[in-house]
Amino acid sequence: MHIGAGHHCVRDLLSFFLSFESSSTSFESTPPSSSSLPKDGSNYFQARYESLLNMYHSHFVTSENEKKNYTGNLKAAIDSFPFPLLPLNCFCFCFIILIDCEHFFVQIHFLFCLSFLFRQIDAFCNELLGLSLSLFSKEAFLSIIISFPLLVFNRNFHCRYFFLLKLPNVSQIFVFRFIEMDHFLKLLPKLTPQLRKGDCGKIAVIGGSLEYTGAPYYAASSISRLGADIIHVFCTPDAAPVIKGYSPDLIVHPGMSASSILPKLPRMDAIIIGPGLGRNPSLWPLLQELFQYVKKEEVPFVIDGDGLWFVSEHIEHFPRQMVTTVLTPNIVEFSRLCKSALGEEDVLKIKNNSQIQHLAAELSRKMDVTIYMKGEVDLVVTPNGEVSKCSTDSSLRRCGGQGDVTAGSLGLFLFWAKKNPGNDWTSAHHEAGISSSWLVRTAGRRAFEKHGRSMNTPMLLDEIPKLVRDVETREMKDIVHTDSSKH
Ligand SMILES: NC(=O)C1=CN([C@@H]2O[C@H](COP(=O)(O)OP(=O)(O)OC[C@H]3O[C@@H](n4cnc5c(N)ncnc54)[C@H](O)[C@@H]3O)[C@@H](O)[C@H]2O)[C@@H](O)CC1
Ligand SMILES: Nc1ncnc2c1ncn2[C@@H]1O[C@H](COP(=O)(O)OP(=O)(O)OP(=O)(O)O)[C@@H](O)[C@H]1O
Repeated sequence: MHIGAGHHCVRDLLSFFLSFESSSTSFESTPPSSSSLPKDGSNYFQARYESLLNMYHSHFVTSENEKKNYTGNLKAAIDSFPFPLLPLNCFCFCFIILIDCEHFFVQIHFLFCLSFLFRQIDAFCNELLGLSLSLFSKEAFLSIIISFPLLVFNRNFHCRYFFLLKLPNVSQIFVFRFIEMDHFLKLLPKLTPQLRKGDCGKIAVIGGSLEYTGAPYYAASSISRLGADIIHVFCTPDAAPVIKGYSPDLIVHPGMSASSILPKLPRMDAIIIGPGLGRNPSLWPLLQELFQYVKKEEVPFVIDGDGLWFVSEHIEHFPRQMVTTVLTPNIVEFSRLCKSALGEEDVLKIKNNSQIQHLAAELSRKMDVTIYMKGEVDLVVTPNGEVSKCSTDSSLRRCGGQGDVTAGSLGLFLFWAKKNPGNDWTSAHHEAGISSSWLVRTAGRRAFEKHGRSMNTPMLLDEIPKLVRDVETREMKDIVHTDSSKH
């Protein structure tokens, strides 16, 4: 089959790529220049197709059987693919444009993110097959003009990336993007008959006081709904019966002394301190002992809410090399930390996101700890300067308690992420952070869509089971909008 510059319909193209499936030609990692591009395009397209399929296999398909199924299903789906009769809003194109300046050669890489089609193939619209098509600039820009409004304005699109890149190897970009969309699913542990009680997580939430009983409950409840086995809440004696009354699921320990809490911690897989903790100065010795324990034992550790207030107040005593620890400030808590650690005044007046990101990176470096900064865009910043951003659509309500869900879920995700072989603490922090952000934002958005301004945190929590189920059964339509970069 001859592939001309943009004159073939998508169906023909897909068939064309598939017809090379059994061939053994190896992938050339750099795109050809205009002069080396074969006249009929066959070798180039064949190599591109194979590389993309291989990438797909190595990142999403683990067994040979799955591989066969995937390819078989793909073929069947393509045979019945009704393009161009399919209504345009059933799919979206994602373009990656690669400009090879030397030869003024423009390639357009189409990603067919066909939620409609791909739900049939693998029932998970995050799983994309990238197809490449080389065009010359005239057709390229024509395609952009047609597709850009669809990408930007149609809310049904599940993928809205639009890149203009000058990069030598587009395949790396594909891999990078696909992996990031899949964090949440990757972290969920497989449920097998061999599991014992506790294998999916024994998590401690330290917080809860007379004034604040909701916060530790929200954190603990999110952990429970995500699938941890045992959740312990350590709180003041007057808060204990109230928290217990919210849910028989939680094991509630009254008493906030180090001597009563620390002996119970060796059984815990992750610890979250701060939601609803209160600011009683008598709690500081507990925090100090806890920091030492966490540092020595390398337990996943999240500091949120009033825990961050204590850190700001005693910044000179916050230990270094807390490699397992993530601080989860909102903007007010962040400004307090910046003031005490960096001497920065007036952080609350900063409206520019990149300035906030810059400060978060500085804070992370100075305190030698990971910062998960909550806001319009969530940032995960590690001391080595790596930044992950998550801007998945979220609720428009800023009701109290959403950050407690972030803290709780993050603690559990840290435990799961670190259990994944090959993850060091830095990558575990990024993976867990993105997953937690995605969870809170997506559950919040769903709750907001149902309840509007009456939405509150219990409603967000109620969305979690369905969300987890949707991801697991691969019926999920929401895509994570994330980005990672070196700062
Ligand atoms: N139902 C509950 O029990 C809840 C208890 N919470 C707990 O309450 C304690 C104190 O937290 P606060 O946040 O009130 O204390 P802060 O001292 O951090 O906040 C003080 C003020 O800053 C404002 N503020 C807070 N977050 C903001 C944001 N993201 N953007 C702009 N302004 C913001 C608030 O309106 C508040 O008036 C914490 O332990 C926290 O965990 C909260 O988590 C909310 C829910
Ligand atoms: N302006 C915003 N736009 C979109 N999402 C936001 C915005 N601010 C916060 N969020 C989302 O809400 C989550 C909770 O952030 P928030 O700032 O409310 O935390 P918090 O103040 O610590 O909460 P809490 O009330 O539990 O103490 C964040 O992880 C983020 O994803």
